[in-house]
Amino acid sequence: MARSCRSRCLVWEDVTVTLANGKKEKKNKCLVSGLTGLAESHRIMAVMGPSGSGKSTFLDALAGRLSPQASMAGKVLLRGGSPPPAGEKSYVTQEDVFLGTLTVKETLYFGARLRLPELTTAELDEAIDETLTKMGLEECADNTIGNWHLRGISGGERRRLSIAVEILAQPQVLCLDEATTGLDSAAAFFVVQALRNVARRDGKIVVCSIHQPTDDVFRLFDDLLLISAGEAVYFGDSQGAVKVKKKIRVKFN
Ligand SMILES: Nc1ncnc2c1ncn2[C@@H]1O[C@H](COP(=O)(O)OP(=O)(O)OP(=O)(O)O)[C@@H](O)[C@H]1O
Repeated sequence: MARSCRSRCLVWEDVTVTLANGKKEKKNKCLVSGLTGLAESHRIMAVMGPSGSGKSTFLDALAGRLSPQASMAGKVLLRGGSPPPAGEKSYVTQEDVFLGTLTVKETLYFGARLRLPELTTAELDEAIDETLTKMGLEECADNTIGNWHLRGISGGERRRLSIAVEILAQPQVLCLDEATTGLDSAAAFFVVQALRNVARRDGKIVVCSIHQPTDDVFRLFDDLLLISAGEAVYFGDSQGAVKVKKKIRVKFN
């Protein structure tokens, strides 16, 4: 790998994740194998690959949230800059889990009260207003989130709220699994644009798995890690992947 770390970055070295064999199988199953790379602050990285290729497993390994059956070899390190604050890594899952009867602002308020108990009410209000603006949620701040029988905010707004809850705690690294799944192209663009702003303006490291991005959405990413059957088949500048002349062979599981 020819890249070096110019600013703070998240480095993964030879990361391999295996699943302990069940009673029927003889061998351990390898979910991702020998992944090495880095994600820099101020940049946003896309993790792409076919379904079952190991994207979620890789993000779980980065965020330190692998299931107990999985074991990891290799290292994940945060390098450069001053010592990171507590809770340096945050993870946004595929599913948005909210209390449907709360408003957007109330959700952020309760999240902040739990994660940032040291803040005064004035500081909390300021942090919440700032986060609402960053994620473009000001317009729906007082709207109810909604659930199966109560119409609420849109799918794109729900996704941005999931991200807002995480960035409130000011993590250095933000990992997102399928940040835009289920959204139309305009909503997906808005979500990734908001993430790119978080990376650019706040100097965060953003790593995000994504399925079938449109051209416009793909262009928002600085870097790309393409995984096939648990192995990296491309790692580098996202636009460099578009220029690769030689055909990249992707193995389907
Ligand atoms: N705890 C587990 N037990 C059994 N198999 C698992 C477990 N976790 C992951 N796998 C398997 O590992 C492989 C990679 O899964 P992973 O969820 O990382 O893929 P993915 O690329 O994120 O897929 P998708 O895009 O469909 O979400 C899959 O074959 C999956 O079934």
